Amino acid sequence: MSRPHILAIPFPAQGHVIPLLELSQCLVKHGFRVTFVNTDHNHNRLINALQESYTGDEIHLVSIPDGMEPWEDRNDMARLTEAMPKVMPGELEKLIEEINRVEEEKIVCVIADAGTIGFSNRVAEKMKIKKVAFWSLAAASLALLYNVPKMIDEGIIDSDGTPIKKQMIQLAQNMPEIDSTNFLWANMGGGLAFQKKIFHYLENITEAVKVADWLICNSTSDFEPEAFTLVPNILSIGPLLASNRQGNSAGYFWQEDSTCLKWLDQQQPNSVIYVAFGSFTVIDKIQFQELALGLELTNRPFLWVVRPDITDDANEAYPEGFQDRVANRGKMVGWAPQQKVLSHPSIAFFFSHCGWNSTMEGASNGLPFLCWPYFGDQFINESYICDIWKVGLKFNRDESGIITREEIKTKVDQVVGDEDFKARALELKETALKSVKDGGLSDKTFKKFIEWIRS
Ligand SMILES: O=c1ccn([C@@H]2O[C@H](COP(=O)(O)OP(=O)(O)O[C@H]3O[C@H](CO)[C@@H](O)[C@H](O)[C@H]3O)[C@@H](O)[C@H]2O)c(=O)[nH]1
Repeated sequence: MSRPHILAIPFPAQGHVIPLLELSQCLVKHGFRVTFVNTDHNHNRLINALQESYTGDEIHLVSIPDGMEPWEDRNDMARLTEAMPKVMPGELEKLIEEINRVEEEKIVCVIADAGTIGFSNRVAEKMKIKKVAFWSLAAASLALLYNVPKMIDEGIIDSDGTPIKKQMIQLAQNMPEIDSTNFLWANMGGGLAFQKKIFHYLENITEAVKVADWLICNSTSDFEPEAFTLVPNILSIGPLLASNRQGNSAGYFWQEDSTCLKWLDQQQPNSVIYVAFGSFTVIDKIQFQELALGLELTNRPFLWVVRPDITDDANEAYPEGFQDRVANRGKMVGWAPQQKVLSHPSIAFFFSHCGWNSTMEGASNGLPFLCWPYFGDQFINESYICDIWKVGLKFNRDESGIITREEIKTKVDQVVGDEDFKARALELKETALKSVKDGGLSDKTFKKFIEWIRS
């Protein structure tokens, strides 16, 4: 029998590829066919890192160019977001035409991450197929973007998104209070010109998600109900986790080191600090060393993801003798199977940068947090964790902007020593499970969504 064929196109970054691939796996499980379009650069990384455990072979992984030269830095968001719309729409159109020419199962719908929705919408409209926007951050982040025109009117930001002054903004009661200098486009570093580019890119995204046929969000309104009321037509579909379909998470750019799972098996229940800062965070050498010494000072077991690019020359950056001193209770890996790690009984809490995927993964596993946000939406997510859900703690920085080893030890002891964090985290886990189980909010949306694609 012919299956409805969907084309899924993520924004080319790790934290966007993983959840959209997860959604794709769910669609395949429900009888759809999915062609998943990475950029050439990410496609190669993903294929190189693929493990035998990958169960998503039903998904056809293909790739198109991103418009950048091979040697250019894909972490340069301003450059990437400038290059993509020049080349990717034409390539996408060609790809769909080619699939429709040779395949019996024609493309009926494009699901595009919000970061690619602008040009994906145009291609889908031209080809008269359904168009869906996939929002991979908290709904609150989109609510903030919807509020931009009002903030310009009220003189909170100028028309390039630059905050006029530092002030706290709260969009609704029970939502995070956000420091204007931490708006998602305003805290990325890179200078004013960079910030303006990102701001206008985000403005375009906000307009584009409004014209998609559906706007689905990898969150649940059970987590952030007020935010969902501020964004018209947005629907919960998350948390999209591999455990919901008893599968493995896929789409990694780095090869996972699964030896950490065996190592976790040897640790006491509820004892290990899991330290991971997602795919993008970069830490300077001084802060990296302070973090290492902080973990040492806690005297507790820890599993720390030290991505090869987290700091300049990560292997050389450890404080002298550190690796020997912590060898009996600390494990460092380049990339962990995070979703499996977080569900392991020996994990006590999650020391996280608060990327939205990590936030939902920790919350869905009933874990308290220590929050070390780096940029973008991570400050909003930190505020959900610490101020709204009250399942974690923030760090204070010293006068030079460093989080000291003593501060790390103090906060680790606090989060472990206060059972209320764990109790509230377990409630949050129930909330997450309620959303995705049969008849829950996100489950219902998903079922309606697949009916609509089939219609
Ligand atoms: O060792 C690791 C580290 C991470 N992960 C996975 O990688 C993803 C990381 O995503 P996220 O926690 O959201 O962090 P980033 O990679 O930083 O994600 C980017 O994309 C997110 C979603 O749009 C944003 O919320 C973040 O701010 C942005 O930096 C998660 O699924 C993790 O499970 C692993 O599997 N192993």
